Amino acid sequence: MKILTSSQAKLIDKLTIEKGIASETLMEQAAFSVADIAETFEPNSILCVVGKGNNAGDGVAAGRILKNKGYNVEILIVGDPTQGSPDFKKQLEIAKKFQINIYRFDVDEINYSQYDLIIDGLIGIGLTGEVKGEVAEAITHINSSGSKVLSVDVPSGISSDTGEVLGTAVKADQAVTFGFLKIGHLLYPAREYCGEIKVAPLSFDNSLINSINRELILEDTVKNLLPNRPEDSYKYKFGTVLILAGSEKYPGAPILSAIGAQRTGAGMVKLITPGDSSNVLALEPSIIYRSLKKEHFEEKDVENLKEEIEKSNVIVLGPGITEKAKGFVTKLVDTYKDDKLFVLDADALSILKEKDVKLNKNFVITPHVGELSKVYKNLKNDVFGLEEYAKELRCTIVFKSSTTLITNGEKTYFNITGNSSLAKGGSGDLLSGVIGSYIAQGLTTLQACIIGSYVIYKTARDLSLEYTNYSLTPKIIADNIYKTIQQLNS
Ligand SMILES: NC(=O)C1=CN([C@@H]2O[C@H](COP(=O)(O)OP(=O)(O)OC[C@H]3O[C@@H](n4cnc5c(N)ncnc54)[C@H](OP(=O)(O)O)[C@@H]3O)[C@@H](O)[C@H]2O)[C@@H](O)CC1
Ligand SMILES: Nc1ncnc2c1ncn2[C@@H]1O[C@H](COP(=O)(O)OP(=O)(O)O)[C@@H](O)[C@H]1O
Ligand SMILES: [K+]
Repeated sequence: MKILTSSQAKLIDKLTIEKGIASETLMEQAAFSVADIAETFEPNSILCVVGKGNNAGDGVAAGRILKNKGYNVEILIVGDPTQGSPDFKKQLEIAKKFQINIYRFDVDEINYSQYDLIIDGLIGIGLTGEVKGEVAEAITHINSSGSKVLSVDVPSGISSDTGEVLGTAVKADQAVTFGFLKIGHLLYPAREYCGEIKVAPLSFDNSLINSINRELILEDTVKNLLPNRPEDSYKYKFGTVLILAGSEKYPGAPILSAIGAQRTGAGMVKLITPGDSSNVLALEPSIIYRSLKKEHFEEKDVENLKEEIEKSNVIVLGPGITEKAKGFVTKLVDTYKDDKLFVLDADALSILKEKDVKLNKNFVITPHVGELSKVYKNLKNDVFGLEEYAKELRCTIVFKSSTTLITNGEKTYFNITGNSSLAKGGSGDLLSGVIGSYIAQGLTTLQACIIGSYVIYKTARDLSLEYTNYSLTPKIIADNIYKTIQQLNS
């Protein structure tokens, strides 16, 4: 499922209209979908609260369709309708002929609570700047009405490019958007304001769609990424993952990375750690384990580990290493950056602060929001900034959050499969091992991040039905990864 910016959505609108599909036709289609979904609320009375742009045009047209079907519908206009868009004004003239009561926010007193359903057609993708004045007041009334709310396109007040609330925003039970998702539907806080999101088809011109470089990860995106596993094969065909992780302080993190790599198909998983993570062998004896028996990795260990490093295909570096391993990370990356594939997580990300070290396409970095803020800046709602950063680093970034963004600067994937069961220490450690495993099995770094994140998040989502988001742990997720792989393999 492709994801658009507001300007891409407007361009697709424009191209469609230029090819001869009238804007009225598109608006009628949009309104029909809004009306269809409105009916699922089984309302007796409906209030369409509209502004004066085309989002309002959709809202008025949907109101008229519902009125014509026999529902009790009224319209409230916020703003001066004489200043409205041509399509909105046209819809208003039509609505009048269907004997709908039309109120004005600045003139009429409205009891918002008397309606079962409010259709929010105040502002859609045309939002510019913070919502203030009458529109802000109307939003407050909608939110305190206690009525069900269906937003047209995006909840009014939500930026469709960043998912931020600009001033104030409508809290919807459902949002119906047209043709494609917008970035704003998929990021927090907007995800909480949208409620359930429906995508209704419109007769859009699809000729641009292949050039749209943002996409939502769904099962279909991932299914054909499962690496081939020919019967006539042997372990080295599926790659060697070397996990350089842990410290005396954090012996658990490397265990989760190693198990993640082992349970997703890597041919060989080697874990080398400074501390004592020997419990890994009780959990999974097939992992090759060695302890350096010290507090943390040191720069000289790069030389000591030469043989293991050179025999590996991909190195997962960082989980639990602590900041004290900085010299080791810098030396390792500097020495092998052109010859080995890397997944850099946790404290290995401190490398990003080093001006002299340049990453390249061999690298995946997996920062969470806090880690990226520490080494670069806060990009939580800035997809464009993240894409620029990936281009600058020339690597693939897995930006871990409640919505995880994966980008190499050219293509960006949104992962909304996870849930708050993952908001626990160790989930990221597990993920880094899984990504390493898929790289070892021959996927591109971008592909490995897409399937790796999906496999962990989907397993977590499914399991949390039984375990709850409170009690599910990364280890239980690791033990059940096979269930998601089974689904992908069927
Ligand atoms: N072809 C079609 O007809 C199709 C149309 N579609 C629909 O059109 C929608 C886009 O319509 P659009 O471009 O007219 O913009 P829209 O979202 O109505 O916003 C503009 C209005 O908002 C106002 N406004 C803006 N910022 C504000 C603020 N901060 N605070 C207060 N007010 C603010 C702005 O006021 P102004 O700044 O002009 O005074 C203006 O009145 C799209 O979301 C979808 O629903 C689709 O169904 C596809 C087919
Ligand atoms: N509320 C949430 N919804 C969905 N996914 C989440 C949520 N909170 C955390 N996650 C995911 O869980 C993982 C946590 O990673 P991280 O914080 O690095 O853990 P750790 O370093 O302790 O192993 C990330 O992949 C993140 O995207
Ligand atoms: K809206």
